[in-house]
Amino acid sequence: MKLKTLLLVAAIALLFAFPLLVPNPYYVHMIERILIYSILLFGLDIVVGYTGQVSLGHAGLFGIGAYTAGILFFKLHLPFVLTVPLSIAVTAAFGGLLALPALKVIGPYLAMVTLAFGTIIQILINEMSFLTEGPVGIKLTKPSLGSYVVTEREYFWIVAALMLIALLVAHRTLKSHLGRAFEALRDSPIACDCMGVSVYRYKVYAFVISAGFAGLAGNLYAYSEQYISPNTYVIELSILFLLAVIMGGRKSRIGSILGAAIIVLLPKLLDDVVLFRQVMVVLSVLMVLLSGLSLVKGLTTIKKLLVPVIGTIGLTVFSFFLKNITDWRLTIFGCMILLVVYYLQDGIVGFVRNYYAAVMGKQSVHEHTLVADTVVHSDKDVISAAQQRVQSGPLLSVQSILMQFGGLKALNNVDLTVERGTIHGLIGPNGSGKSTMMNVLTGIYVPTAGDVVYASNSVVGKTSSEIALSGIARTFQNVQLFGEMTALENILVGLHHTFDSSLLDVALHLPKYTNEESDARVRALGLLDFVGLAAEANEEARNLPYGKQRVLEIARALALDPTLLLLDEPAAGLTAPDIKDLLAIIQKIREHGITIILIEHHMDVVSAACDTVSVLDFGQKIAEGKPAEVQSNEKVIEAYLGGQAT
Ligand SMILES: Nc1ncnc2c1ncn2[C@@H]1O[C@H](COP(=O)(O)OP(=O)(O)OP(=O)(O)O)[C@@H](O)[C@H]1O
Repeated sequence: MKLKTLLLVAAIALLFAFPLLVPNPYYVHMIERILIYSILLFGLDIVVGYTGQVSLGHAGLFGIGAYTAGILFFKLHLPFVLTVPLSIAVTAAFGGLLALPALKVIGPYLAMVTLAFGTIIQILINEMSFLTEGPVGIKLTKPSLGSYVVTEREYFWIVAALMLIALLVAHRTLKSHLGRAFEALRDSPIACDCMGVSVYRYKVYAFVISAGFAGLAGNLYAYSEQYISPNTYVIELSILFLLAVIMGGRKSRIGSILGAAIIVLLPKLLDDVVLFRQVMVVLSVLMVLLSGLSLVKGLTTIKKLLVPVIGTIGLTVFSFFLKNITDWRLTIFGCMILLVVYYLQDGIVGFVRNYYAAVMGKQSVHEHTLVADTVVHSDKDVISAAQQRVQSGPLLSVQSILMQFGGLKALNNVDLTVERGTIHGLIGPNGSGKSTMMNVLTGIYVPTAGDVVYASNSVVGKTSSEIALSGIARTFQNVQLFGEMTALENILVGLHHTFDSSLLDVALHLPKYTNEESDARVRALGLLDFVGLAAEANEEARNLPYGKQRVLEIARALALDPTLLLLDEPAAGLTAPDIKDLLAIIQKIREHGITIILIEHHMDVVSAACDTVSVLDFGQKIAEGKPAEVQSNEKVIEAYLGGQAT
C-alpha cells in the first residue's frame, strides 16, 4: 500500500514536472492530448466497461463539449471558469438523449443507433453555421484568468490538474454504490431490477455521467488546439476511443490512460520507421521472455503462444525490410489491433493483472478490503424484515391470475393466499407455471388478468424495482448473480436501498457517503456470515461452487430487508449436505419473521420446511394444504405420474 502511494506521488510529480523537464512544445502538447483523451475514456469506460453497453457516439459528445466551449468563447466571450461547467452540463444533457436508445436496444443495434447519433451531431455542427461557423470552424485562444492569458505550459498544468480530479471522481464513483449498480445491470439486468436497482434509471445515469466526462474533455481539447472544426469529431474517432478502452483494459483507470496513450502515440510510431523498428524489437524480446516464463510455470501451452509470438516477431522482421512505413500504416495498425483484441481480451491492464496473479499463484487481486474491525453482529442486526404496513390479514393474496403467452395459459385463474410468517410451498410438474408465478409476483411479467395484493396494495403494473423496494425479494431458478463482482459486492448491490448519497457525496467522500458505505460493508459481511460465506467475501461470484452461489443469492435477497422472500428451487443442483445447510438457513430466515414462498422439486425439502403447499398443474391450482395432505392427494399423484396413477 505504501509503495503504491509512493509510486502515485512520484507519477503525479513527474507529470507536473514534464513541461520543465521536456520543454519541447511538441511533446508537451502530445502528453496534453493523452491527458484529455484519458478524461474522455474514464467516462466511456463507465458505459462500455461497467454497464456493458456499446457507444459509437462519444466522438459526437466530445464535439458537443468542444463546441460548447468554442461557441461560449467566440459568441459570448465567457471565461474558461464558466465554459468548463457549461460544457460538462450541456454534454451531460446530450448524454441523457443518447441513453434513450440504450433503454430500448442492445448490442449491435445500440452500436448502430449511437453511431447515427455521432453522425447527426457532426452534420449538425457542419450545418448550423450561424452558431458553429460551419466548416470554417472556430478559433480560440488559451484560456484567460481575468486579464491574464495562460501560457502553453500553464495550460498543461491546468489540464493535468483537471485530469487528476476527473480520475478521482471516476474512481470514487465506480467504487461506490453507483459503480456497483452499473456493473450489476451489465451482469444480470433482471436480478438488478429485482434488487431494487432500476436498470432504466442507472443506464441513464451511466450515459449522463459518461457524457459529462466527454464534455470536459471536449472543452479542454478546444482550448488546447485553439481551433475546432467539424471534421475532428468523426466516426473514426469514436471507433478509436472504443478501441482505446478495449486495448488499455476495461474497468480500469490505468487502462484508460494506457488506451489514450496508445491512440495518441501509435500514429506517431507508425510515422517513423526507425522508431517503429526499435519498439518492435523491445516488444519481441518482452514477448519471448514472458512466453518462456509462462511455459516454465505451466500457465499456457506452446500451441496457444505460437500465433502471437510468431506474429510479433514476424512484424519485427518485416519492419526491417520496410523503407517507407507510410503505405503500410493502416495494415500494421490493423494487425496490431487484431493481435491485441484477440489475444488480450481483458486489455493490457487485465492481462498484466491476470498474469501477475497467475505467476504469483494467487487469485485475481481485488482491491476491496474487508472492514478492518468488523463488529460481530447478531443475526437480528443483519436481518431485518421490511416494515410491515398492515399487521393483520394475509401478506399476499393472488386473485384469479391469468398469464397468457399467445395461446398458452401459463397461469389460468390461480388464487393463492400466503399468511404472514409462514413458509408456503409451490410445487408442480415441469412447466406447470411456478416460475411464471414468481415472475408475476416480482413484476417481470404483467398478468393478462387478475390482481396481486401484497400488504394491502396491488403490485400489478409496478416495476420490478418498485416491487423489490416494497419488500419482495427473490432468488432465481437459474442463478442470477453478478458474476464479475465479489460475493461481498453482490450483497452490497442488495443493500443499495440503504444508500441516499448523491454523486457529490461520493465524489467528495463526504461523511454521509463514507458512513453509509462502511455500515453497508459491515452489514454485508454479517449477511455473508449468516449464510456461511464470510470466508468467500472477496471471491468473484462466478468462481464460487454452485452450492455457494445459491446461498449467496439468498443472502443478497435478504439484503433487501424483505418481508416476503421468494425462493425459486433453491435446492436444485445441491448435494445432500448442502441441502441440509440450506434447510437450516431457511429455518433461520423464518425465525426472523420473514414470510417465504418456496418453489421446490425436492419433496423432502418441501415436507421439512413448508407449513402450507399449493400445487400447480398446467397453470391451474389443483390442490392446497399441509405437505402430508398434499402428497397423498389423488390429483397431485396423478399430475406427477402423468395420469398413470390409479
Ligand atoms: N416468456 C414466456 N413466453 C412464452 N411461454 C412461456 C414464457 N414463460 C413461461 N412460458 C411457458 O409457460 C409454461 C410454464 O412455465 P414455467 O417456467 O412457469 O413452469 P415451471 O413450473 O416453473 O417449470 P419448471 O419446474 O420446469 O421450472 C411453460 O409451458 C413455459 O414454456
